[in-house]
Amino acid sequence: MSGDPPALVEFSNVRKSYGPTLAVAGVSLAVGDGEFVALVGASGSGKSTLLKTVNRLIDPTAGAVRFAGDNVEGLPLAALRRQIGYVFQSVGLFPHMTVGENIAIGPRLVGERLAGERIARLLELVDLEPEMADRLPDELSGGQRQRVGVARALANEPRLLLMDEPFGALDPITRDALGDRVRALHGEFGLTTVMVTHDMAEALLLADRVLVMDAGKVVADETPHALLSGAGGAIAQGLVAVPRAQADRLAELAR
Ligand SMILES: Nc1ncnc2c1ncn2[C@@H]1O[C@H](COP(=O)(O)OP(=O)(O)OP(=O)(O)O)[C@@H](O)[C@H]1O
Repeated sequence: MSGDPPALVEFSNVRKSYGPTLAVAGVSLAVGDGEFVALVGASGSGKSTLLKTVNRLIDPTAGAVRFAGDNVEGLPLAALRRQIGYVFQSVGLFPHMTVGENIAIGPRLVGERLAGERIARLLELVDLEPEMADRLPDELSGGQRQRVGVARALANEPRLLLMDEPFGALDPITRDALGDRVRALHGEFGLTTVMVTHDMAEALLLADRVLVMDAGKVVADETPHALLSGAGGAIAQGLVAVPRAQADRLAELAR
C-alpha cells in the first residue's frame, strides 16, 4: 500500500490541439485529495488549457479527466462546477451587481439563496469587511476585487479550487498576503488546490508539489524541497534559478 492520498483529479493521456498547435501534448498524472499543486512553465506551455479541462471550460481532444473517479465528460456540468471553485486573473465580477450578489451568484444558479451572514463570513475569510457586501466592484481596489473572487469561489463549499494566475495583477505585498490567506483556507477547509502561476518563487512557497510544463507536457513533478535541492531537470532548474539569483543579489547588496 502506498501512503499517497486518493486521487481527486486524474488526467489520463490528455491532449488538446487547436489546429496545428498542440496546447496539451499527452498529460497523465493524479492530484491527491488535499494536495496544493502549482502548475508553472513558460507562457504558452499549456498550463491554463490543462487546468480548464478539469471544470470543462475546455474539453480535451483526446484522453480523459476524472474528478473523484468520474470522467468529467459524463457529469452534468452544473453538478461538476458546483464542487469546483474557480479563480482567474481578470476576476470577472459582474459590474452592476453588488459584491454580495457577486459572491452569491454560484449558489443562486443552482437555486440557493446565500444568507447575509454567510456572505459576511465569506468576506471575513478573505480579510474584507462584511460592509463591503453592499459596494459595487468598481468601488474596490484590484486586490480587494481579487479577494472577492476567492470568496465567490468558496461560496459553494467546493472540494477543489482551481486558480489561474490569481495574483498576477497584484502588487507584491498584496500578492504575498493573499497567497498566504489562500494557503491557510486550503488547510482550513480541507481543499484540494491547483494553481497556475508564472512565478516559481510563489509556487515553491505555497505548494506541496510543483508541476513544470513545457510545450504541452509535464516535464517535472517535484516537491519544492526536491526542486531546491536540484531535482526536476534542466527546464525546472532554469525556473528555480530566477528567484535564487534574485535572492543572492539581494543578499549581496545587503552586505
Ligand atoms: N482558443 C485557442 N485557440 C487557439 N490556440 C490556443 C487557444 N488557447 C490556447 N491556445 C494555444 O495553446 C497553447 C497553450 O496555451 P495556454 O493558454 O494553455 O498556455 P499557458 O501556459 O497557460 O500560457 P500563459 O502562461 O501565457 O497563460 C499556446 O500556444 C496558445 O497560443
